[in-house]
Amino acid sequence: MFLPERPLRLGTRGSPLALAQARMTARALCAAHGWPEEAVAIVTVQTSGDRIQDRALADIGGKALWTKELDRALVEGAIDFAVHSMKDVETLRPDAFRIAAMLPRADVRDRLVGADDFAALPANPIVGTSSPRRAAQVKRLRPDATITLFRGNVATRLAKLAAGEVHATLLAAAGLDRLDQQDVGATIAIDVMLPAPSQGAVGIETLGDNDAMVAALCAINDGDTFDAVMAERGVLKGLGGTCHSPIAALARVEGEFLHLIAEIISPDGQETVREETRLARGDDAAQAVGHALLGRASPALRSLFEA
Ligand SMILES: NCc1[nH]cc(CCC(=O)O)c1CC(=O)O
Repeated sequence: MFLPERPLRLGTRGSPLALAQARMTARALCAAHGWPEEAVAIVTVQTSGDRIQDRALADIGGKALWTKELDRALVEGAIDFAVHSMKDVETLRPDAFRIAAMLPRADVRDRLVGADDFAALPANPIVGTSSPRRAAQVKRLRPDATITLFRGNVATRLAKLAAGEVHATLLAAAGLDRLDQQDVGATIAIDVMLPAPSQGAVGIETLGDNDAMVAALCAINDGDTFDAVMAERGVLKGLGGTCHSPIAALARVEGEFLHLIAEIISPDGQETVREETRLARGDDAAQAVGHALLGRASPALRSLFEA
C-alpha cells in the first residue's frame, strides 16, 4: 500500500462549504487506506472567485476563478491534490490535471428558501440568484418574477434573504446539507427544476503524471457518480456552454446505462429545449446530446452558446 512519508496536502478554497467538503474527502481517503487522520493536511487557498463578490461570475471570467489558484498550487507542488465542487470546475481543463476521483453524490436537487413552493410566492416576487439556469427556470414558473443578482457563500445569501432583500433564493440541497442546514428551504422536484450539470458532486484533482497520488485517490472514487457527472460535463462540452448559459443536466446510472436528461432554457423562461435519452456508460454520446439541443433551439437561444 502507498503510505505517505509526510502528510499529503489537500488544497481547498476557504469557504465553509469548501472546508466541509475537504474534511469529508480527507476522512474518506484516510479510512480507505487505513491512514491516521494526520496523514492528510488541509491547505486553504484563496481564489479570485472568493475575493470578488459583487459581480456575476459570468462577467468576471467564469469558473476558472474557482480553480486557477488551486491549479497553480498543484503545478508549483504546494499541494498534492485539490478538492472542488464539480459544479464549479470548468468544462475544459488544462491537460496537466486529472480528475482522479469523485465522492458519492449527494442530493442533486435545489431548494427554494423563503417560500414553501413557487406558487406560494407573492405577486411579482423578487428572487435572488446569479445562476442563469435558476433565473430562467424561475421565469418559466413565475413570469412575474424579477431576478436580482445574488452572490456570496451560502451563509451570506441566507443573511441577505433574512434581511428582506429578496422574497426567496435557491440553493443546492447538497451544499445546505453539508453545512448542517438540512431544515433550510423546500426541496424542488427534478421535473420542476432540473439541476445544474455536476450539482452535488465533489471532485478530486491531481497532476496527471503523479501516478502514486492518482492511485491513492482512485480508492475513493464512486464510479457511478464519476460516469454520471462526466456525461453531464459532456453535454456542456457539446453545447460549448459556459456559466453564462442556462443549462441543466442530470444523468443517473441504470445498470449498464446512463439515463440522461438535459435542457437549455431562454433567459425569459419562454423557450425550453429538452432531451431525454439512454447512453452507454463512459462514452462521448453525451456531447451529441448537447449538439441535438442546439439543433432544436431557436436562433435567439442558440446564440447564447456562441462564443
Ligand atoms: N456555485 C456555487 C456552488 N457550488 C457548489 C454549490 C453547492 C454544492 C454542490 O452543488 O455540490 C454551490 C452553492 C449553491 O449552488 O447553492
